[in-house]
Amino acid sequence: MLIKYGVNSRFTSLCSAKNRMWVSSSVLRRQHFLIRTLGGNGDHINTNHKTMQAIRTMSRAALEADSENILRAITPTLDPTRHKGQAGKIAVIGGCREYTGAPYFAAISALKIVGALLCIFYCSVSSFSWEVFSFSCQGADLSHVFCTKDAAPVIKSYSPELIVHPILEESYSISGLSDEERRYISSKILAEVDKWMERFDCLVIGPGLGRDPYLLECVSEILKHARQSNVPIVIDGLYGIYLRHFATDHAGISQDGLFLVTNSLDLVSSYPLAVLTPNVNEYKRLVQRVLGCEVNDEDAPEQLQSLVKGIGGVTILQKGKSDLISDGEIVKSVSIYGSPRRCGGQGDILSGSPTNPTVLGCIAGSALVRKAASLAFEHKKRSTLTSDIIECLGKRQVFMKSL
Ligand SMILES: NC(=O)C1=CN([C@@H]2O[C@H](COP(=O)(O)OP(=O)(O)OC[C@H]3O[C@@H](n4cnc5c(N)ncnc54)[C@H](O)[C@@H]3O)[C@@H](O)[C@H]2O)[C@@H](O)CC1
Ligand SMILES: Nc1ncnc2c1ncn2[C@@H]1O[C@H](COP(=O)(O)OP(=O)(O)OP(=O)(O)O)[C@@H](O)[C@H]1O
Ligand SMILES: [Mg+2]
Repeated sequence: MLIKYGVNSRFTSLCSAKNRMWVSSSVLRRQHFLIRTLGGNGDHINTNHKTMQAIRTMSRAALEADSENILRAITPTLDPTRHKGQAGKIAVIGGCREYTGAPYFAAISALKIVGALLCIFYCSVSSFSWEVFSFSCQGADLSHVFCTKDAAPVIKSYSPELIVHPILEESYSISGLSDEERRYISSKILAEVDKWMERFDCLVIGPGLGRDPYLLECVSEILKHARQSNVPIVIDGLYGIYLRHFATDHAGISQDGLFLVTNSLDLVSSYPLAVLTPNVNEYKRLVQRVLGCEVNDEDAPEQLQSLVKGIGGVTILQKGKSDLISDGEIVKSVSIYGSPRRCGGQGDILSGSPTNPTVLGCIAGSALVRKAASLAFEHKKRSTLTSDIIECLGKRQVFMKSL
C-alpha cells in the first residue's frame, strides 16, 4: 500500500547515503505509524485520494483556497480502536526565561487538535505528483516541550498534560564557563534531545525561544539532527535571529556579526519537510535578507513564491490579514474570517497546527485557527485572549464534524 502511494520512495529518497543507516529505524517507525493510521483499508485511501484530487483540481485555478473543504476532508473520524501514540507525538522546542506562554500555546494546541501524520496521499494532478502529509485534526497523543530550566516549572504549572524537559541553557546560566565546558554542555543537551528524536512525528521549533545566542546555537544543532532524521519541522519566530547574525564573544555577550545564522537558512533550505510561519515582522526581515528588497503587497503571491524559491524547497505560511501559503510551485490564500483581536499567542497556536510540511496542511491549520478565533470573538468580543481561542479549537462549528 505504501509503495503504491509512494511513501516508501518518499522517505527513502530523503535519506542520503551518509545518514541512511542512522535514520532507517526512525523512517521505519514512521512508516509503520502511517500504515496503522491509514487504518489498513485501501477503500478509505482511495476515497480520500479522490477527495484530495477533487480539492486540488478545484482550488488550483483560484488564489483563495477552498479551506473549509480541505479542513473537513483531512479531519478524520475518531476511531475507538486506536491506542495512545497512534495519533502522533509532537515536540515543541521553545520557552526561555522571558517567554513561557508561547511554547505552552503551541504544545497544547498540538495536543488538542493536531494528531500526527494520519495519511499520505500521492495525488497526480496535471503533470506532477504531489504528496500530502496530512496530520489528523483529532489531537496528538503526546506533546513534549524542550525548554530552558527556568521556563520548565512555569510551563508544567500551566498544564499537567504536557511532558516538559528542562534541558536548554541560556548564556547567563553558563557565564564564566570555558569554551570547552560550554561545548560539553551543548553536547549533553543535544544527546538528551537525540534520545527522544526518533519518537517524534513533528518538531515545532521556535515559540518563545527568544534571542539568546548560546540557546540558538544549540537549537541550530537540534534542527540539523531533526533534519537528518527526516522529522517534519515547523519553524516559527526565529527569523529575527536568522537575520540579525549574532556572534558570541568569549564572555557569552551577543553582538551583531556574521556568524550563527548566515548558515541558518541553509539549515532549512532544500528540506521539503520544513514549514516556516513568519508574522509580518519576520516576513519583512526574511524578504530583506533573501530577496534584498522590501515587502511588496501589490504582488504578494509572486513575491512569496520568489522567497520560497530563494530559500529553496520549503513551505512558507505567511501570516496576516489573509494567510498566504506557498511551496514554490503554487500559492494559496486563506482569508476566511478570523478575529479582529490581535492579542499575542495566536501565531503560537498556529505553529502547533500545521505540523505537516505541505500547502494543504498549512491551509487546514490556518483555517482551523482563524475559525476558532472567530468563534472565540463571538463570545468574548474585545476581551478575547489566546486561551479563549484554544478553548474553541475542537468545537463542532470549527470542524463541522461531531466525531
Ligand atoms: N506569551 C508568550 O510567551 C508569547 C511569546 N511570544 C514570543 O515573543 C517573541 C517575539 O515575538 P513577536 O511576535 O513579538 O516578534 P516580532 O518579530 O513581531 O518582534 C517584536 C519586536 O521586536 C523587533 N525585533 C524582533 N527581532 C528583531 C531583530 N532581529 N532585530 C531588530 N528588531 C527586532 C520587531 O521589529 C518588533 O518591534 C518570540 O520568541 C515569540 O515566540 C509571542 O509568540 C507572543 C506570546
Ligand atoms: N489582520 C489580520 N486579520 C485577521 N487575522 C489575522 C490578521 N493578522 C494575523 N491574523 C491571524 O492571526 C494568527 C496569528 O498571526 P500573527 O501575525 O498574529 O502571528 P504572530 O505575530 O507570530 O503571533 P504570536 O503573538 O503568537 O507570535 C494567524 O492565524 C493569522 O491568520
Ligand atoms: Mg510569533
